[in-house]
Amino acid sequence: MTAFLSIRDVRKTYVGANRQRVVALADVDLDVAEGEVVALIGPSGCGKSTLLRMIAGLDADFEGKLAWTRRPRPGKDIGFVFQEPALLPWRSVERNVSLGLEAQRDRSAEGRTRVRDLLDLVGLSDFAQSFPKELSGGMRQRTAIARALAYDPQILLMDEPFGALDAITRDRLHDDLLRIWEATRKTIILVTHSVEEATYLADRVAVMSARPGRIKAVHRVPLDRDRSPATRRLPEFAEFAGMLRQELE
Ligand SMILES: Nc1ncnc2c1ncn2[C@@H]1O[C@H](COP(=O)(O)OP(=O)(O)OP(=O)(O)O)[C@@H](O)[C@H]1O
Repeated sequence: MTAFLSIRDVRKTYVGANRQRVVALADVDLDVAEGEVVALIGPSGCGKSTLLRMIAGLDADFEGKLAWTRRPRPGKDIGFVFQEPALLPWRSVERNVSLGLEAQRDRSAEGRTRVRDLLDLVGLSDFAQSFPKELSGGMRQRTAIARALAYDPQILLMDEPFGALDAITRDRLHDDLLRIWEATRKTIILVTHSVEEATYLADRVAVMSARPGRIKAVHRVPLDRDRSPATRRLPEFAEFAGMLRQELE
């Protein structure tokens, strides 16, 4: 496996307002291959979001090393999707999606075509002119995913992107994400609390230990890459998700 991103001996210490030191991450090692979907799971507070922010280049204050085959340009080559879609309420869906392009002063015809293709990909073509308040939670999150993909990032970082959605919408968005991955083959790092979500979406699952967060184990998901709702009913699915759950106990 050629590592697209190698995380080596990463350690992060926060110093709180009262000068109390919190070691959030210790000796984190992880390799991510190009085009791979890696899920990060672990108990609350184990440093998953911290690690994602470092990879995104939003936090450079840490020890250790992040090595890329092609170093992403901050704010340009990394797409970030958060739990809350954080759309601009006064902009239409289309203009929320094109936000990243505008920030890069990309007003090209290709840019505009890409926005339209992305709206199509996430099933929102008919809602391009709608405003966020007119959308369901799932549609808002689809808009956020399209926005993160608009400037064609090298990697998509997702921090509990489906955590605030109801179970049925979440399952639907899982299938949307699989379709998006099929179409774009983006490298994706996904933080989740759900062992089922990790099993359904990922090629590999990195399990983190409680604070200070370490990578306790990395498991390859023993399922075909082609996933569909029927995958969830396979005995291997339940077995793998059960094993992850046990590892988190
Ligand atoms: N800005 C900060 N200042 C001080 N401590 C922080 C800061 N951000 C995070 N921490 C601490 O670092 C640890 C890791 O936090 P982080 O949010 O990365 O965990 P997480 O695994 O994403 O948690 P959750 O699953 O609950 O979202 C926690 O103990 C948290 O209190």
